[in-house]
Amino acid sequence: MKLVCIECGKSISYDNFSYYCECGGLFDIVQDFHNHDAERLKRLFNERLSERMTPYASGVWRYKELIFPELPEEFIVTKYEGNTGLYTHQLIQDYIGMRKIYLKAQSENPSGSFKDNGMTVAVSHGKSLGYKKFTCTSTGNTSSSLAMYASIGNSDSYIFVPNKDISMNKVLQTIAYGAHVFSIPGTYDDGIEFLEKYSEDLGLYVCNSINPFRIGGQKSIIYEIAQYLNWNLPDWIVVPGGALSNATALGKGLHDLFTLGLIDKLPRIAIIQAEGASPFHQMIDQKMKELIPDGSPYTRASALNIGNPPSWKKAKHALKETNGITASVSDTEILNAKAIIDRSGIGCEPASAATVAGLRKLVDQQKIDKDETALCILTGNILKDTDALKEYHSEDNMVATFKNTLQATSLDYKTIQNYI
Ligand SMILES: Cc1ncc(COP(=O)(O)O)c(C=O)c1O
Ligand SMILES: N[C@@H](CCOP(=O)(O)O)C(=O)O
Repeated sequence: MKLVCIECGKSISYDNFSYYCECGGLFDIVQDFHNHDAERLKRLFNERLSERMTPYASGVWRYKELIFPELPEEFIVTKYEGNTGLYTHQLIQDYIGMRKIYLKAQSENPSGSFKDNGMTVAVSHGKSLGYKKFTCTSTGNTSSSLAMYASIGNSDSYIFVPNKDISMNKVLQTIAYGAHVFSIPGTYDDGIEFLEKYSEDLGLYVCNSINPFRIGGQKSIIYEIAQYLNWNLPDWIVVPGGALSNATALGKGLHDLFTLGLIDKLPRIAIIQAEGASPFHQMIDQKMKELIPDGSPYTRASALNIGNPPSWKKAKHALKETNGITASVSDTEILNAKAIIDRSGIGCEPASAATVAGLRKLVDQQKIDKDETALCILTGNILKDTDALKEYHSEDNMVATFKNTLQATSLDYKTIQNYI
């Protein structure tokens, strides 16, 4: 395994760690898989499904050979992340207008979001380098995840969160896990800029998506989906786009699976952004060469409130390699899709619902055929933003069919029977 700059191609060793090359390009992990045999890997990954209380019980470390083979086991900080549910639901299929849709509930991860798949690897790598202080800037999920792993690994976390437009549930979760939290006047983008400048001098190991080990861990999401589906992936993988770590990771994971012969066809990736924070979609849609950062992003799906996604070049590469597409959706479309996902019993936070909203739009626009198959990555848990639930389910907003909060005037058999 080595780190290679995506701009100038310079390579460095993974233990001589850096996020950016001197030329300003981000580093990417490059691995040599030529000694692997697909059938042997499948057997190994299947055997590990019965592991309990070893690192290989984790839905990330099950694939250690493809993620971080060099890491000595003693450094692994895990909470048996991954192993999340894969669902289908008629309500969602009808809403989108496709016959077969899968939902991968990364919301079931230990800290409630997909970040855990990447964070276990980043924190383990940091520990192997001797770091005891970890940091990130965050709209709340990266921070909850980092705070949890730092505490499990007996380390400290220092976290920078915007002082507005984020979910208090996530900040409280971060604080409760024991992080040192700085509430900052600015957005995620300002926080990243600060950490790019000062983290090294402050002796902090950065766990945001500029860290290629975070991305490396998130590749496991697509490995796990492929394994659960017996190495036959759907036609489309649909993912919400903010900082673009997940789109990048899924693209890399798909590349690995295809190169290794574990799958014989590459699915296409669809990246869905919220209209109010969609610089990547705008770049692709308007066929621009470079991304133009949005200085004041805003969407109610606060996890997507990112105007200058650090990984946009990596995500562009993933999109090209998978012949992918992008779309943007309004907050109303996101919240209505979320209501359907919640009603199906699966549930998610607003950002995740951009996938279902976007897929519906792409099917309406006939950019995706209704007879194709698709999988939406549900990135965060329904309880991550309880204000969003309160706002949506207030009397005025309630979708008629969901009026299920009944005001029983009296608690007796006859009154209740009337409702049932
Ligand atoms: C719940 C949730 N969904 C989606 C995203 C966007 O993912 P990415 O930043 O990898 O594009 C985030 C934050 O990044 C998130 O917290
Ligand atoms: N929504 C994210 C934004 C941070 O992105 P990252 O991938 O750079 O950590 C969050 O949860 O903070």
